[in-house]
Amino acid sequence: MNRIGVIGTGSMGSILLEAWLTAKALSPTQLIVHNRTPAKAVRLAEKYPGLSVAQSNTEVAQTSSILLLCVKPSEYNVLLEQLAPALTTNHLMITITSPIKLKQLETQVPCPVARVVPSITNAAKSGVSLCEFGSRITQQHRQNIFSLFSTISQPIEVSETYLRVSSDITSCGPAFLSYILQQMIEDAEKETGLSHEAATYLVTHMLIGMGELLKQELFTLPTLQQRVCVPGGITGEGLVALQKGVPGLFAEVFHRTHAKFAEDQELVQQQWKNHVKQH
Ligand SMILES: NC(=O)C1=CN([C@@H]2O[C@H](COP(=O)(O)OP(=O)(O)OC[C@H]3O[C@@H](n4cnc5c(N)ncnc54)[C@H](O)[C@@H]3O)[C@@H](O)[C@H]2O)C=CC1
Ligand SMILES: O=C(O)[C@@H]1CCC=N1
Repeated sequence: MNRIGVIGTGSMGSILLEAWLTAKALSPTQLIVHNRTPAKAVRLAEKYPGLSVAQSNTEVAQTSSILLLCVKPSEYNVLLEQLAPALTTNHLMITITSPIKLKQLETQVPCPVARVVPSITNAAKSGVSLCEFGSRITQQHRQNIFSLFSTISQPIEVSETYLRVSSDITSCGPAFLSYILQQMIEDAEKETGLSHEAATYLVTHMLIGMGELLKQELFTLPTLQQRVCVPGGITGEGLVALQKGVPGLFAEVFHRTHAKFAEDQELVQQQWKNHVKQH
């Protein structure tokens, strides 16, 4: 019963699973998966011989001690019902989504629950994962979770209050920044005729180099700006344009993500209430 069961092998479930396998942190035989559309899980098993595909979520719960739930918030209702017959107090349940409150989850299941919000950067065994622990989590569970996620990320504990904004930065951030950089590429093309390929190549390597500077702690974000901005020089002129448009932009981004988060939480609450009424 030492296996890890990954439920939902969509985008994030498969990223996490493949990150552990390619890091050799886990062997395929330590994992069992189930996905609503079986073909996605079968494809993974074909790629990683030894990986088991369960016929149902009940089977996952019967054959693994850690359950990693990688489905969307609106899919929890059905999933928890499928898991119920096989759940025991000995399981450890980890949700990777932010809108499911741990307190709420604890009312639905007998086992300890935790949250680990991953990031697409974990595919490169990089970036952070955000951990939040429920009231039944012991020191041993914490250690197990940290040691599992530290093989593909830097796990950090975050309180419920700051989980959403932290996830906006670490999990949504790669999408936000790639959108901004794509605008840089498109405007370079439009304004100067530089080819899309050339602009993409330059932007990509600028970003990797910048990541290295930060990783090696040669610069911080503010000192990077200072050193690139030669007094009276060209970069400063470019920054003037950014200073007009960018301040406050992320405030709007965060307002929108927080509003959607509240909407998702409300939807889950309604679904769970209706579910109780029907039974
Ligand atoms: N994509 C990302 O970068 C990140 C996603 N997340 C969270 O991960 C969660 C999943 O996101 P994605 O993987 O992008 O979604 P997705 O839609 O690609 O994957 C969800 C998978 O769960 C399966 N599924 C649904 N109900 C099921 C059930 N009852 N039993 C078995 N499988 C079931 C679906 O068939 C699908 O393959 C979301 O809540 C999201 O907030 C968290 C951090 C980053
Ligand atoms: O877009 C989403 O809903 C999720 C949350 C964090 C990353 N992706």
